[in-house]
Amino acid sequence: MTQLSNKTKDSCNWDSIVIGSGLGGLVTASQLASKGAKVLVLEQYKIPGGSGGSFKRKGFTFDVGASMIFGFGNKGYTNLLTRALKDVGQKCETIPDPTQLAYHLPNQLEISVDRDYQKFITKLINLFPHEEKGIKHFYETCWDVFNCLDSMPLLSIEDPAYLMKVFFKSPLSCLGLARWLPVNAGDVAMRYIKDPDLLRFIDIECFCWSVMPANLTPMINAGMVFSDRHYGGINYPKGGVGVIAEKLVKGIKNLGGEIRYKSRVKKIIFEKGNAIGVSLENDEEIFSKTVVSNATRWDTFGGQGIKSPLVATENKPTSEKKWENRYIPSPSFLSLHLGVNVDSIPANTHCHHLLLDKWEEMDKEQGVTFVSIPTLLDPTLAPSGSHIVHAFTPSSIDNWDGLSNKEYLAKKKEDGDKLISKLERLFPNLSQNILHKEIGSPRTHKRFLARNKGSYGPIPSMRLPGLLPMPFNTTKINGLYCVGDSCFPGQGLNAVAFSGYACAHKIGTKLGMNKWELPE
Ligand SMILES: NC(=O)c1ccc[n+]([C@@H]2O[C@H](COP(=O)([O-])OP(=O)(O)OC[C@H]3O[C@@H](n4cnc5c(N)ncnc54)[C@H](O)[C@@H]3O)[C@@H](O)[C@H]2O)c1
Ligand SMILES: CC(C)=CCC/C(C)=C/C=C/C(C)=C/C=C/C(C)=C/C=C/C=C(C)/C=C/C=C(C)/C=C/C=C(\C)CCC=C(C)C
Repeated sequence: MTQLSNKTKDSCNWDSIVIGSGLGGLVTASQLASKGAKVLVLEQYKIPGGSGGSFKRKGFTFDVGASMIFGFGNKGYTNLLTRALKDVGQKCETIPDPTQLAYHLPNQLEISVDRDYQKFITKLINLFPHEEKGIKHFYETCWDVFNCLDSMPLLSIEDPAYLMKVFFKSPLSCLGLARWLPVNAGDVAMRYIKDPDLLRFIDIECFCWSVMPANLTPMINAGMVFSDRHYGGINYPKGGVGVIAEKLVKGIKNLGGEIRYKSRVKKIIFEKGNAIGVSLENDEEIFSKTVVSNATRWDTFGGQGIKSPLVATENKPTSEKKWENRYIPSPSFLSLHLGVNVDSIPANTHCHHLLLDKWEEMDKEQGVTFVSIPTLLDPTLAPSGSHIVHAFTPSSIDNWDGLSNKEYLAKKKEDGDKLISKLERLFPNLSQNILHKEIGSPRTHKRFLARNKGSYGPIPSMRLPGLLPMPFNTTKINGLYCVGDSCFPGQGLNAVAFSGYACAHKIGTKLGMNKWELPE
């Protein structure tokens, strides 16, 4: 363990400081607290959850970003949100969504993804009968990957002792996963499917959560998403997505941990090359045995235009350069939070929708429209007689930076109106039924989520071998760990929850706090 000077040791009250209360940070902190560690979470904003938070306005509870929640099942090992809450004595009441998503695609291609796997596969085969074999092969391969993941306790694959134990427990699953680590979903799709329209459908199936086409989307993640939606299912937490973060905070506090809001970390403090604490914007210094950054890797180490990263340039490990060359920030989002009259949304509507007018617009500025209407599942989120419509579309901050205030407000209005008129394809007369409207631009996301360029997360800058190049939680700096979507296995609440489990496990090993047995 790091040899700290006496002065530092005296003021070192914490086993771990976690910078940021996104789901990645909170799962790390709650897992550490459950191991008996003393944890402090420092959050720059006034509520927990980051992209997975909720905010209240005029009687509406709006989700900040995340709205389609995986990992809330009640069986197997991949239900990491259920497990993380349970480990700190908490539980979320959830509402099962009968449909993951309704696609409204070019050439009148309309299909919804049912919770029931056979129902969905039959519908897809009816649309592409000549590809029956290919469809079955592709989605069954996803199940193979998922079954490997779901059959083993998920902790840090950086830890040789864990790998050895899990290998003895589930050797075939480990070998199965090792095989899929360097593979992308597109490679598998192309092996089995020839119809270009069906391959485009597989692309949008991937794009809607990875913001990349299938040939850049890791197969392990595709296996996870395309199977868990039918296995654990998509389940909405009653009271809003932010309830997950609130409950994790409650669990952390019950176990003696602390969270401080409006506490922006300015710098990580170093002594003899080791991370030993943090300094806040008000220059307060807090010391700890370990430091975890839930900020993006660019905000942590610099690069992609970040001028003042948490790690000063002279302490930046050269290995981080590799990451910067391989991954770039995906675009941010233009998001619309609407309160609307209940009559403007038919009662039998699905909760989540994806609209795309032309295939070539899939990865273009404001090309795909995502829609979530959580009040169809949980009416308590809005005053009676109204619904929430949360719509978002990818947008790059480059189109928003450098505008004068007047130009910025005008663009927000113009692009917001365009998005509303796209929604009118599903809900005619929506614009006449709006009771409340908030528009978030990439600048809003950058500011409130403290994410570089307001990015949704890192995407490969080139074709990479699946998940293999994604960094784990340890960094080349002794005492400093990273967690969240710039770590293995990437974006998604369930993915960052895995990253949190793995991070806490690595720190637990360092601090001698891990149990020898694998979790049940
Ligand atoms: N399922 C969905 O529909 C959906 C939609 C949008 C986003 N998401 C997912 O949410 C995930 C995000 O999770 P995450 O945990 O990686 O990150 P996050 O961005 O949600 O959380 C990071 C937190 O750190 C805080 N922070 C950053 N810098 C700080 C600093 N210097 N000092 C103090 N606090 C600081 C931020 O305020 C934020 O609360 C993404 O992977 C994304 O895919 C899911
Ligand atoms: C020993 C040997 C031999 C070897 C080794 C191997 C191994 C063991 C390996 C392992 C591996 C692992 C563990 C892995 C893991 C993984 C994981 C966990 C993953 C996860 C994932 C998840 C995901 C991806 C998710 C995602 C999700 C998302 C992102 C979502 C999103 C959504 C959205 C955005 C929505 C939109 C839409 C609408 C609204 C419409």
